[in-house]
Amino acid sequence: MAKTLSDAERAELADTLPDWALVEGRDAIRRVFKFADFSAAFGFMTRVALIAEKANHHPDWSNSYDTVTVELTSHDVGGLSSRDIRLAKAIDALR
Ligand SMILES: C[C@H](O)[C@H](O)[C@H]1CNC2=NC(N)=NC(=O)C2=N1
Repeated sequence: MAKTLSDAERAELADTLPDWALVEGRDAIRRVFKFADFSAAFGFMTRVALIAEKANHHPDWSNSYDTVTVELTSHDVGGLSSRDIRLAKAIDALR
């Protein structure tokens, strides 16, 4: 099983994932994605879903019309792990 991130790995987050922020009150990272319309937002979600399913690591997310809010954490370890970093990078590569 993966482990939660070390202090050193956490310190690197601002550099490796500059568009993601730590979520208050929860060991997770969040990025808000804005699109032209619902169709573009939902297209993005389908692409993320395919990546997530392949990795067997799934986002906690919501959609409101043209906006997709993605939160990543590793439920099985109760916090951030290297799997969240990997998925965040893969999601960033879609934009
Ligand atoms: C059984 C299956 O491996 C698990 O439930 C997976 C699925 N997707 C998951 N996604 C996330 N974000 N955290 C998990 O712990 C997790 N566990």
